[in-house]
Amino acid sequence: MGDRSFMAMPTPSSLLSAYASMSTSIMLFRTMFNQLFPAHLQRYVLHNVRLYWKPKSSKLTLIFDEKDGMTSNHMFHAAEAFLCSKINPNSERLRITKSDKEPHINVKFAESENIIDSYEGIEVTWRYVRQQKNGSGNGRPISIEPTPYLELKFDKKYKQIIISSYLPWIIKRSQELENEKKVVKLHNLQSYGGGPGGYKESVNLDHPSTFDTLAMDPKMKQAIIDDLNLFLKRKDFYKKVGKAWKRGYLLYGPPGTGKSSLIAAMANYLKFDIFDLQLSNLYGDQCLKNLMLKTKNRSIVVIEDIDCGVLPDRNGAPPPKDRKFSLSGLLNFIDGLWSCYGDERIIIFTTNHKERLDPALLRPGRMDVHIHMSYLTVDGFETLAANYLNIYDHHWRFREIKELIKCKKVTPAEVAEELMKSEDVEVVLGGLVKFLKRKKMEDDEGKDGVDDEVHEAKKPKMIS
Ligand SMILES: Nc1ncnc2c1ncn2[C@@H]1O[C@H](COP(=O)(O)OP(=O)(O)OP(=O)(O)O)[C@@H](O)[C@H]1O
Ligand SMILES: [Mg+2]
Repeated sequence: MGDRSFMAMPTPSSLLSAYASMSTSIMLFRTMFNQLFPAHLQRYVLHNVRLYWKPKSSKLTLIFDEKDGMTSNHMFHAAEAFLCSKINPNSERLRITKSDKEPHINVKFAESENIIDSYEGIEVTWRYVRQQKNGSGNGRPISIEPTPYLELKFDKKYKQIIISSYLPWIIKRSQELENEKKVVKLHNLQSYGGGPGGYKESVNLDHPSTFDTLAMDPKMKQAIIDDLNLFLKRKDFYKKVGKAWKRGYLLYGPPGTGKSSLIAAMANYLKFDIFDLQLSNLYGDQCLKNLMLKTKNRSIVVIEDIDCGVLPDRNGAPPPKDRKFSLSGLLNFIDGLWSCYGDERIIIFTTNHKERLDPALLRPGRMDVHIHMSYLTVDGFETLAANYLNIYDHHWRFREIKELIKCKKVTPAEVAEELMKSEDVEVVLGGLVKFLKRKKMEDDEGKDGVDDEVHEAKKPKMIS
């Protein structure tokens, strides 16, 4: 029975007094809490309690800060470059940037715009954020430059695939996009007055030569392109076999067969800058090293006309002028210094006389590929006709021209010059036939047999 009194319903007055004592306790607790903890600590505790009690989201957000400490965050810039190609046509706000050195204007996406992308069927949302942060200096609040960052939001369950596959793919894509925009530069590497070496301002390489415009055997052309592609993708392979990631090409052949044009085509294809190394101005191996240290990764170092008296010849005869520059210095730079300095380098030597070069320079490992640039072929002529005359199929003169090309050695440069002599296709091709016949006659009969008309064709075009 005594238990019953324990179960009795509370009376209104007992409830009131219980409530009063509870509010007193809460007030007491608040006062103590306020006294014990400073305001910022209270905010911190409340913030974390709220975070903890927040309903769990199925989304994961990755943050890409513009800077990682003092250094710039490569992932931020790669993602930003990549997102430029994904800008929504209906965007209402865009950012515009351009640096002094860039010829183009960059259009980038701005705050409050979202970009939806899809990767292997996974939908992701990108957002560009500029957060105004406040700091304090000498006890006073100061406003700090807004720090931009990118946010990438997606379903949590795809975390692995996004981090290990989507992000590396973005880095690769951004490099490709940068490459498309890149302007290839030509740097002149030469020393002045025997000093330690310096190099002149670079210029944009405006050489229009590409693999499409090069007149050469199509199989040879494809072999060169394949070789370059293989070289580019073999970074890990080179590391594995312990070789520096570099490749040497020797281009040899008569003047006017396209050696320099091929170098320009390679640079335009790879989007690598060219460093033109002038051996004739070098005074000593140290000077060579100094110049080499000024070259960059992803570049082509070119040494033209390597046979032209700048190196001692194979019999040890010195070069014409007194230079302290030696073959071993050059070889060192290819094998020694060169191999441990820089990545993704191509070195190209050209010569009109391969037979004059020291065999040490030609052994495998130094010049990995030897390319013989030779006289014009029938296929090469078709390329020139398409480039210079816009003739892509057949012309009634072609049969005769091709026969003449087969039986007489002419360089692409000679034929290219003929093809530029008039805008009238008939006149040009007629002139080319005469030129080829004259060359053939010179061979068959010697110069005495050349008639007046041929002499006329031999003269350069005069404009007065
Ligand atoms: N294979 C080719 N395809 C297309 N054009 C060519 C080719 N070879 C030469 N030409 C034309 O002739 C010009 C001279 O050629 P290029 O300077 O490339 O020859 P080269 O082999 O480097 O000569 P050199 O040995 O004298 O340096 C080029 O600007 C180009 O117009
Ligand atoms: Mg040349």
